This record gives sequence, structure tokens and C-alpha cells, in this order.
Amino acid sequence: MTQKYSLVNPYNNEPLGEYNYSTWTEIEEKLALLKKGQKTQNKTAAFERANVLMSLASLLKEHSEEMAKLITLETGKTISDSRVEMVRAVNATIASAEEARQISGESLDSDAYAPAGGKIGVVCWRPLGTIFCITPFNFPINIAMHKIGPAYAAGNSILFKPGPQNTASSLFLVDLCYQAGIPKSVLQFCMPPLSDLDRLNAHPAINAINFTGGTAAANAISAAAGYKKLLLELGGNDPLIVMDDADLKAAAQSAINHRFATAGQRCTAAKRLFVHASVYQEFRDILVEKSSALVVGDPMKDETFVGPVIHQAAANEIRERIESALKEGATVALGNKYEGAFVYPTILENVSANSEVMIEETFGPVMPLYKFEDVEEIIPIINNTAYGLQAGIFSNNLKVIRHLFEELDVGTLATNDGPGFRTEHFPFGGVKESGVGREGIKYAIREMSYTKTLVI
Ligand SMILES: NC(=O)c1ccc[n+]([C@@H]2O[C@H](COP(=O)([O-])OP(=O)(O)OC[C@H]3O[C@@H](n4cnc5c(N)ncnc54)[C@H](O)[C@@H]3O)[C@@H](O)[C@H]2O)c1
Ligand SMILES: O=CCS(=O)(=O)O
Repeated sequence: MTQKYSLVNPYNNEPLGEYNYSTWTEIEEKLALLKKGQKTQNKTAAFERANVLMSLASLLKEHSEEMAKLITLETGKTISDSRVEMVRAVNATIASAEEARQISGESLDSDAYAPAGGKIGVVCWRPLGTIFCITPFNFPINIAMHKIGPAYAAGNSILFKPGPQNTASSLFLVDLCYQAGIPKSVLQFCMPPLSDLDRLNAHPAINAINFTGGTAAANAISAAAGYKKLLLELGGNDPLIVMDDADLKAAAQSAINHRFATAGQRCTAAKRLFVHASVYQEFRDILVEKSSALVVGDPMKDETFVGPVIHQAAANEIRERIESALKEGATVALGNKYEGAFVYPTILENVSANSEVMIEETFGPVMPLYKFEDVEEIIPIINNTAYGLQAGIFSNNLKVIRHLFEELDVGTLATNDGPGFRTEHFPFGGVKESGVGREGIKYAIREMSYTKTLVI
């Protein structure tokens, strides 16, 4: 019997629709079709894929506002945030088109080492086959294009599974992909029930799994996937460091943009703030004043900066995290206010370095401030977390920047910007439990390909 799931708008709990989970028979049929799609891809030239991706970019741009509204209805993220996501998704698609033309290998002479002389090695890139692309709720279209775009550009077939919450926007995206010219044998949407995911992750017709989401799901995927190639983009507990020479107004605005936008639900959000003691009070006062003016409310309104988090359970988890910090002596400079799925922007002070809010990922608008005298003391505190995604620092002291670049366990350090800095063609990913591999279009193409060498 077909299982169903129903969705509601996180802002007002209005029904968004009821959908059928994919049956296992449907999944097997999709995988068989995608296997045939690999042959279609092998007969498709790179320039043809590039042209299809440029057509998709145009369709995404044409339907951006319609898609942005869908994203806001599904996730509660503000319409301004969703519009920015669509600009980024168009850019990710254009970048995929451009990189589709540039997938080149190299030729190597064999006489570098005795005795193998007289041969030439022609190193080529070839697609892995069928990629299982799995996306999270918070950036449903941009993250989907960071998977579908490079996977298609590399010549793969794609089984696409978004978060259930994003069913409508994802089905719309897949339809636009078909309109642009991606064959149904090359891209298929699926929504299996949780009970079928382990079996699907282990399925021999899947050659690689490209996953963005949380640690728990990643652990289940890696346990089931065996020798499959995994590209894992996971959680973060990113620091933003404000040094004694920082532009404090710019740093405060960046902290707000990188912590309270998307109601704090970004992997690269500024989840911990480290502020030099010499500027702490001035920075803290600017931050509280600016944050207290943020509009919290209907995410469909242009003036709203903070909408609800994804559901009530997430709001409860965030509140428990805040209350745990308060029990350990933290104090509230702003917020600690809740209404249904709304968590109001919250700024905490006097936070213990060993509290959960400093060590675990808090996926909501909570900003712990940590005052420090010497940058050496915060390096072990910043690294004392399972995550290592990105970091941001406000300073023009190149010696300090270079030192932190080498000492911090992160994939990217952004200077005079927040840890959420990301542009579609830069390498993106972290270390430790923030993931394995790199996205960023050119890098993702290589992650979903393998080298094949012809020796002549
Ligand atoms: N590094 C990044 O690029 C990035 C970007 C966005 C979000 N995230 C992380 O994602 C998390 C929040 O997103 P979320 O709540 O959607 O994450 P989640 O892990 O709950 O779900 C992510 C996706 O995985 C699917 N999933 C869950 N269990 C699975 C399994 N066993 N096998 C296959 N698929 C499975 C879900 O249905 C969803 O599509 C946070 O930890 C955040 O930091 C990371
Ligand atoms: O949560 C992260 C979303 S993005 O900035 O990587 O798109």
C-alpha cells in the first residue's frame, strides 16, 4: 500500500499538500531507467550538456519569483532570503554549464622513472554512473543545483531525493530540468519512506552518494553505502572572530547577517562569536542595538528578517540549548523569547567554553559571545568541536590572519566577512564531522567522476 505524507507551512501551519512516498517498485524502475540514461549521457557531447544547462539557468531565472515563494512557503525562510537563493541557484547552473566544457585531463610521458619509457599516458575524466543526490531543507534549490548541475555536467545519471518538506519546489525544479533538455532517463525524483533509505543507500545500481545534511543521516548513509564514493556536506559550528582592530559596525552587521538570516539555519552560520576584550563592550552594544531592530514575523513580507524555524520540534531543541547555557551561568543580552516555531534572535553573554551552545551545532538564531584577551587562548576553544566547516575574522592584521588560517580546523577562513561567505565556484566543504570532499562546481564534477588512462 502506498504510504502518504502531508506538509504544512512552518509559519502558519496551513496545509501545503499531501504526497505519496515512492514505492520500492517505483524506485527499482527509476534506477533501471537511470542505468539506460548512462548510455544516453555517453552519447551526449559536452557542448550539448552545456547548452542544456544554460537553458535550465534561463528557466530558473524566468521562474525565480514563483520558486522563491514556494521555498518560503515550504521552509519559512524569508522571501528576500529565498530570492537570493534563486540568484545563487542560477549562478550555480551557469557555472555547471561553463565547467561542462572544461572537463579536461592531461597527457604524461612515461619516462619520468626507469624503465617505463616510450609511452604516453592520456588521462581522461569519466562519469561514475548513477549519483544519489540528497538535499537538506534550508536551501532546497541552490543545494540541489550544486549536485544536479555538476553531476549532469560530468555525464552522470541522477536520482534526486530532497527533504520531504521541499517536495513541491523540487518537483518544479525537476520539471524545469526536463523542459531544458535533461532526459527523464538521466534525472529522476524520488521520495522513499525512511524505512527504505538504508536499502536504497546500499543499492548496487547507485555508484555514488552526494549528500548534504546532518551527522545522524550521514552516519546511516556511510554505514549502508559500503565502497560507494561519498561526497558529504554536513554540519558546522563556525566561529566569527572580532579582533581589536576590527571595523566594529561592519563586524556587527556581518554577525547579524551570518547568524540571524534564515533564522540561523545555515551550515555556515556564525554559531559562535569570539570578541577581543578591548572592543567587547562597544561591539556588544552595537550588535544588541542592531539586532533588537530586526523584524521578526511573516516570512512572505519583504521587511521580515527572521521567520520561523522549520518546525516546532526544532524550536523546542533550540530553546533547550539556550536554557542549558543559562543554567551554566550564561546571561541574556537579547531574546530568549519564543512563539510557536519562532525563536527570536538571541544573544548570550558569559557563556562557558564547555557549554553545548559552544561545542554542538545550534541550528537556530542563537549567538553566544565569548570575550578573549589573547588569540592563542581561543584556538583550542574554537577547535574543541566535532565540526570544522568555515570561519570568519574581522581584522587587518595579516600575521594573526595567517596564524589562524594555519591553526583553525576549517575548510575556509573568510577575512573581514562572516563564516557564511560562499560563492558558487569556490571549493566548499569542511574537515572532521563537517564532511568529506568538496563542492563548488569544478570540484564537485571531479568528485562525481573518475580518471581513466589510455597508455599509448
Ligand atoms: N555543509 C553543507 O553544505 C550544509 C548545507 C545545508 C545544511 N547542512 C546541514 O544539514 C542539517 C540540516 O538539514 P536537514 O535537517 O535537512 O538535515 P537532515 O540530515 O535531517 O536531512 C537531510 C536530507 O537527508 C535525508 N535523509 C535523512 N536520513 C537519511 C538516510 N538514512 N539516508 C538517506 N537520506 C537521508 C533527508 O530526508 C533530507 O533529504 C544541519 O546539520 C546543517 O548544518 C549542511
Ligand atoms: O547551509 C548552507 C547553505 S549554502 O550557503 O551552502 O548554500
